[in-house]
Amino acid sequence: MTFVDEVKRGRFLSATCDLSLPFVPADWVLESGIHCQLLQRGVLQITPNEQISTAKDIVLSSGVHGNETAPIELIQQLAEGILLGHIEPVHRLLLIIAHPEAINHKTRFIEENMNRLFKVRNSERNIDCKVANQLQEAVNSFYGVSTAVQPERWHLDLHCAIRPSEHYTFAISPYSHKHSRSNSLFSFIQHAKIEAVLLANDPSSTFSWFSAEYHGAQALTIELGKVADFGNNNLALLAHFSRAMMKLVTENSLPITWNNDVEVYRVSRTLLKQSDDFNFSFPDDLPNFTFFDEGVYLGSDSGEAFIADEKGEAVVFPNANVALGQRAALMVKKAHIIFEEQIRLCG
Ligand SMILES: O=C(O)CCC(=O)N[C@@H](CCC(=O)O)C(=O)O
Ligand SMILES: [Zn+2]
Repeated sequence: MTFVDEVKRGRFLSATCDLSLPFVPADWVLESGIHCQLLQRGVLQITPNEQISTAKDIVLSSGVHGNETAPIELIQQLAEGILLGHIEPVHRLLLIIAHPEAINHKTRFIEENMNRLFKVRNSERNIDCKVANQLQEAVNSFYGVSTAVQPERWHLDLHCAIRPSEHYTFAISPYSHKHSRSNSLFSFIQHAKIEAVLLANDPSSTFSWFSAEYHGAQALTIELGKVADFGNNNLALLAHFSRAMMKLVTENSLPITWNNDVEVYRVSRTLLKQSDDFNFSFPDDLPNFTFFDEGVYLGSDSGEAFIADEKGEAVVFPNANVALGQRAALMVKKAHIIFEEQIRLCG
């Protein structure tokens, strides 16, 4: 069995992760006229045979962190449905299972957190850097294609959180100099019943930030529940998201709505790990979005104490074990948005 034969049978995930199968680029056309292109190991481009006037170019990525398996299962399900002719997308798609080596090792990354490797092209010092570079190239050429109608660019990068969370699903909207917070993107968050959205206040080096900043994509990192091994995910808890993703790819457009069901947060500050003394005052399994009243001691680094600031703040992604210089936590506050030309933060 060759790589492409496996994929044609719908087995995108198993082909991607079977490193004994040599990867050879391939392309073929389904009965419906949909064009499938295997561009890299784990990178499958889908092109409908006609371009609609509301066309989008949509990147749907999973497996940037190898142990976050629920999103990988969702991308496999979607790819299988398309490859076997059960699902007919009306938009161009780039489906990604990003890091097969990390998936096979059941780890977040091999040597370096790949989701911090999208600011620039990396020196190829390890496998994480090599894969990040290949993904950058894949996304650059996917968005780079010029067509009669210039499609709206989207990127949903799917993850799972390491620890429990007050919000089972939540999205992070990267901070970008481009207009990457459209009403339609935020309407999607609501359609998918994602419980919360967090507006970043600084450029980062994540995959979703890359697409927003360099390609003006409507981009989100989306946290879908908690990390678990393959077979131990309860995908029923992600049914709303999965249905909304299906509609996103198969329908011309989704209605624009915002009724404040989604909790909005803004990042008030980022705690960076400056030294090996970095520590938190709370246990590792503290749920994301735990709120601290003003004045509560949160931890310290090199003698500098972290204290919850005015009116209190909540903590997201606390992790004292990150590399020096990296984000050890986001501190967030509740906020409100209104829909204008794109969404606007108003408090
Ligand atoms: O649960 C955690 O601590 C991390 C989960 C995760 O991988 N989150 C992403 C968020 C990326 C972003 O800020 O857009 C990450 O840390 O890479
Ligand atoms: Zn992740």
